[in-house]
Amino acid sequence: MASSVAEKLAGVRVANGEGWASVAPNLRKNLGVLSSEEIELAKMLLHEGQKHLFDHWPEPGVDDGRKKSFFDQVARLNSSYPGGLVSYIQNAKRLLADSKAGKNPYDGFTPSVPSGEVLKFGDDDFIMLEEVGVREARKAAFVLVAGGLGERLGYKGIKLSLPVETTTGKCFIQHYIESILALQEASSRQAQGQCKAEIPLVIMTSDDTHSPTVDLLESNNYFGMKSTQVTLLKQEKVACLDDNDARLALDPNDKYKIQTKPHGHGDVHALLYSSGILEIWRSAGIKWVLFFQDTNGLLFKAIPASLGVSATKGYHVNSLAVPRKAKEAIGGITKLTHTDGRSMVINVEYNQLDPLLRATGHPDGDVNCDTGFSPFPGNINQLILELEPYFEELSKTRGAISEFVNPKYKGSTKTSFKSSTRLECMMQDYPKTLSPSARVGFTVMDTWLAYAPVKNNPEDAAKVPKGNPYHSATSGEMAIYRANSLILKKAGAQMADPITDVFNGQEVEVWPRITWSPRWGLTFSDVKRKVEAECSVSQISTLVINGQNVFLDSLSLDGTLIVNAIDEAEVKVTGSVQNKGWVLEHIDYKDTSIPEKTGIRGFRIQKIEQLELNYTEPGNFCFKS
Ligand SMILES: O=c1ccn([C@@H]2O[C@H](COP(=O)(O)OP(=O)(O)O[C@H]3O[C@H](CO)[C@H](O)[C@H](O)[C@H]3O)[C@@H](O)[C@H]2O)c(=O)[nH]1
Repeated sequence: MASSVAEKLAGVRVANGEGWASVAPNLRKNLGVLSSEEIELAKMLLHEGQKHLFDHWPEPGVDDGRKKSFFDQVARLNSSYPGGLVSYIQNAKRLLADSKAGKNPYDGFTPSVPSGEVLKFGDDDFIMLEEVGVREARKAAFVLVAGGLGERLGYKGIKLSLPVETTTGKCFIQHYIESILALQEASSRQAQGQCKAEIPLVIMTSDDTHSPTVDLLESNNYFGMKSTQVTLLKQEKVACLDDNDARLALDPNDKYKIQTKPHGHGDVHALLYSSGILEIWRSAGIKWVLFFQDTNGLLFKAIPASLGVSATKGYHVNSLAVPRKAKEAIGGITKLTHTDGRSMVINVEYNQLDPLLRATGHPDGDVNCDTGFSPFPGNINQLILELEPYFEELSKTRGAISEFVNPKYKGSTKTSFKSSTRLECMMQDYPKTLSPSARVGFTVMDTWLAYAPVKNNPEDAAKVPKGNPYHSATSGEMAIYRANSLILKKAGAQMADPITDVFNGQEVEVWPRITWSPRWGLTFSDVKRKVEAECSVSQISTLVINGQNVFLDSLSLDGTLIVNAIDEAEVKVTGSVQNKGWVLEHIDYKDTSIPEKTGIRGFRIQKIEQLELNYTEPGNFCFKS
């Protein structure tokens, strides 16, 4: 009888050690198709309650190639998560059970205001810290997390390719690279006699962003950086989960594939660790690792002083922050002390901070103090970590970061999900595992100087309540002009007041369109040194300074002036420059004849008239109009 033959064969397989697969008969039939490595992975999956993954598997001989590629994916998922899929599934079970039980991750913790530094742009302390920061920069490495697609912005390309501002049209990655190179050069100048530093840059990409990032860099010669200075690390997505038992979800379009979704920017720590790059940096004498995000065109104005804070305060972790209005939708940096004595300084997301305060003896929750701001500064997710303690910590954790899960339940019984979920992690949660002796602090700077991300599409930005930041391409660009104008003003120039205008439904301040290359004005001292007596700039003006040794002396500008000079040319610009200049023309993002990069700003620049000065030979020059 056929069945008894099958039973006998099964008996032989059990005797040969295949009994482990008896719970998944369709897998068991296919064992002969699989390699020993694939069989080990299959055993692990069954052991972790994943037999459903094989329920639909047909007889051997059918779809064998796809069965193998299923295991290729399992192997990738297994190797890219600290502790492998076993840890992933077990962590998921635990976090899903906590979520179902409504457990508060901050149970037992009392919040208080941590200690940190509050800087005032341009004062003596700020200038001293910038100098220290520039000196330290030669021992720094930068890490840009750029694996996110930016769904909220809705832009189809990678965000790194967007212009920071459209006066020069330089994109974010170009601006970042030029800023790092300017720091590298300034730092090497300070350390005369020692060998010239090369500041490494790591960019974390994902499947969504990797190829366009490589293309952008390669087609622009890495924007002047040596290609060997740049390392791309691609984060993998993680498996989706179908239910509270952490059963892995199959891709609805391909039953031989596990559905995956992004794990979040917290992956950067595990990737840095597993790539071995931290060890290379240690032996190269690197001391600081600076993490930053894809679209903050102001960030590098805050870097020198914040690095100076890390160095002078000996911070192992320094989070950059801006003053935050109570209940504003950015996380607050908070000290949490547990009843068992543990304590940590950490970002608490805004939707959790208010209830946590209310539950711990602050009946009004998150409210402004007499400064007009919440006492808990707003996290802008720029971290400066000291490499040695960071490496020691990661040697223990392998870069695993405290995770969370956010399932959308179907009903109040919380037994099933509306769609599959996954574990997520955030880069700023790194300090959660540190011991209380770790020196964790923060540096607060004015928002106008340090923070202007581009995250929201025009439609959503226009709905932001008045007074709250738009975080759009429009506000991101206007913030650059505002910051540069305010810096020139502080350096002594007379800057015209801004006008207000509305672009794509957002009311913004329009300042003179001032831009400079990072080589010109890396620190406030640089700007002060290069802007001499009695300069003035009218509101309609545009100024582009592209060259290290350009000096403005009693310049009166009412129109557009562009100065391009090689480093060996020392150029003094003086007198009165007047022309029709460049004007902002209103456009609508809904107009499909306009490129998306431009449309999302709500304006484009009409170049009517300008004075352009080009210095391509070494020497001393004076331009007087
Ligand atoms: O899987 C991911 C997800 C995001 N990113 C990158 O991480 C950065 C931040 O992503 P978002 O802009 O989507 O970040 P959020 O607005 O969600 O929030 C983060 O940035 C805010 C400030 O900008 C707050 O500090 C907040 O606490 C922090 O989580 C971006 O450079 C993005 O490219 C990745 O590399 N991989």
